[in-house]
Amino acid sequence: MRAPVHKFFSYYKPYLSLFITVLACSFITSFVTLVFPLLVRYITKDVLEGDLSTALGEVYWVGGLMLVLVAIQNISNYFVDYRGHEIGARMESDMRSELFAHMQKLPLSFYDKEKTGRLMSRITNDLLLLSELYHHGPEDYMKYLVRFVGAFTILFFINAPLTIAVFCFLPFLGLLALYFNKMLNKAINKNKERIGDVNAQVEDSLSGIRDVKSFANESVEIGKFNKENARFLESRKHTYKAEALFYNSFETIIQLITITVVIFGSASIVVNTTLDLSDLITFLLYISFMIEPIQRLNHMSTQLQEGVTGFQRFMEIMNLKPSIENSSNAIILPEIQGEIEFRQVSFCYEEHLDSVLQNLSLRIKPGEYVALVGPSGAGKTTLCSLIPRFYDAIDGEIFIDGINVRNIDLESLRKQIGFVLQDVFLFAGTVMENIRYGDQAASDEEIIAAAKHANAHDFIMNLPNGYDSEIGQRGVKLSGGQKQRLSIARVFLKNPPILILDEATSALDNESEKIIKSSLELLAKGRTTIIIAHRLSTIRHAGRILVLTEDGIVEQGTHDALLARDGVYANLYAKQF
Ligand SMILES: Nc1ncnc2c1ncn2[C@@H]1O[C@H](COP(=O)(O)OP(=O)(O)OP(=O)(O)O)[C@@H](O)[C@H]1O
Repeated sequence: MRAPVHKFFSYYKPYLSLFITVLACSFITSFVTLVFPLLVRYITKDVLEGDLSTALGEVYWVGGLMLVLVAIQNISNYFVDYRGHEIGARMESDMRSELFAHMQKLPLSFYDKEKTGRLMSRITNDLLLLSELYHHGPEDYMKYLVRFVGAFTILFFINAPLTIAVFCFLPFLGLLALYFNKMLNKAINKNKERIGDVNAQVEDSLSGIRDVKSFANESVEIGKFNKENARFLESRKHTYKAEALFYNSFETIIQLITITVVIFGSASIVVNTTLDLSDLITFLLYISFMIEPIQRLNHMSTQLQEGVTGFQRFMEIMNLKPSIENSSNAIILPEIQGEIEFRQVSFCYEEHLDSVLQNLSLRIKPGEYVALVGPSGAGKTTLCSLIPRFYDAIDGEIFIDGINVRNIDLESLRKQIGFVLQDVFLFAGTVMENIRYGDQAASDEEIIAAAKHANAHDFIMNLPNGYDSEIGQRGVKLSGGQKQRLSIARVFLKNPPILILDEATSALDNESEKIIKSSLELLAKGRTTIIIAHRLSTIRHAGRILVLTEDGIVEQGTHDALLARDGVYANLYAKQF
């Protein structure tokens, strides 16, 4: 428990002096507020009931003092409102950056399980609520503590029995708060989960909007969204019900307190004159100072609950250790030859799932062009994902140039490997920015050279703004072939010694395929290349073809040798032609 508490408060550290100033201002504001009813009492009791010949002068004097106090109070309050919020916003921004950076380090297996929309909810909504707690929390506690203690002390001196009678109501309020606390906490947590689900649904639906439209499934998506939206509404209704019950029970007790003061106060004026009228007025004025903190307890406890659950959700992610990390003595790879070796490698995505690869051994020589074929789901993509450590093997070892990939610095390892996939992902931005993704340090000239190698330069020059053309979200403004050529240009720029081509041309028409094939051939030159292919016609020329089935690599050899063998490959080939 200590560690999270320490972590919670650690975000104040960079802003400590500003934070203390804000707290001091909050103290001044509350203190000044407490003084006002005393000044009113002084005028009504001591000045107006005393020597009236000097009264006017004293009233002016007290009036002047009030003006000065008003100025002090509002300047302090301005500082609290402005700089207090700023502290909260800065802390929120620090935490958001930390969370995003941490998420970048989490392995793909984490993203396989999590919904993007839910994660977005954690980065935005949860932290927003947390920032409210960070700045309003201490400010409010300071403000209400000063008012409560101050009001109690002053009232005690005015009339002790009446003050104690009022005080007797407070345990009931405390018990009520405890009772509702758990209920509210649960309801708030549920709200967060449900808004996360709504976000996830929106993310899913909007990112697949083309498919939604092509299947004319708008009404299906609306139905799915409405279902999540209704679930969110239900959980909010539940929260409001709990809050309304909480608030109104409080309100009833508070009204009972006021009635007690009016009745017992008036009675003591009539019966034993221990109280006079100005005392009763002062009492009623201060009662609100004592009641207000209790009234706000509801709001403050909600704020606390929301902030704490926001922090717990933040820590849930922050506590996830990136399972794929650099080892303590990770090696930065020098220039490599590109040899790849799998030794007795086994892998499954999750413990309860079947193994995808079992005891697989394989050696690919530097510069070799190897094709990986086999039935769908055999594990071709999985095998390639293990080389850059997108996932770690459960058993066995993988080597690059004789060095175990687990001992290689991750960034240095991934720099050695270029991927060209069928499903190209481009970022919103310009053509230039997207190609530069391959090498952030590349000059414009190098980017243009890479585009030329990828047969992309001509179509880029025909775009309205050439290399500065915006390509839209995920590159929607480009054709499939154009996107593919940009992704190849990116890899040319990266210039890795190992290349993995996963179904890179299977979604293209003949014309685009021809262009892209020629640039891929150029790209593969001098690099160790693994090409995953379904269409066997595209890999006939491969130096070696590996046939992967659920039993592992069952055949390997050249196209002609495998046909002559009349086994799995020959069978697959016969089916396609
Ligand atoms: N992220 C994942 N989480 C869980 N299981 C997965 C994941 N990715 C793939 N699988 C499963 O692992 C097995 C191998 O998948 P993989 O994508 O490697 O096969 P493949 O041979 O490349 O198939 P295809 O030729 O259809 O692309 C499949 O049964 C698949 O369902």
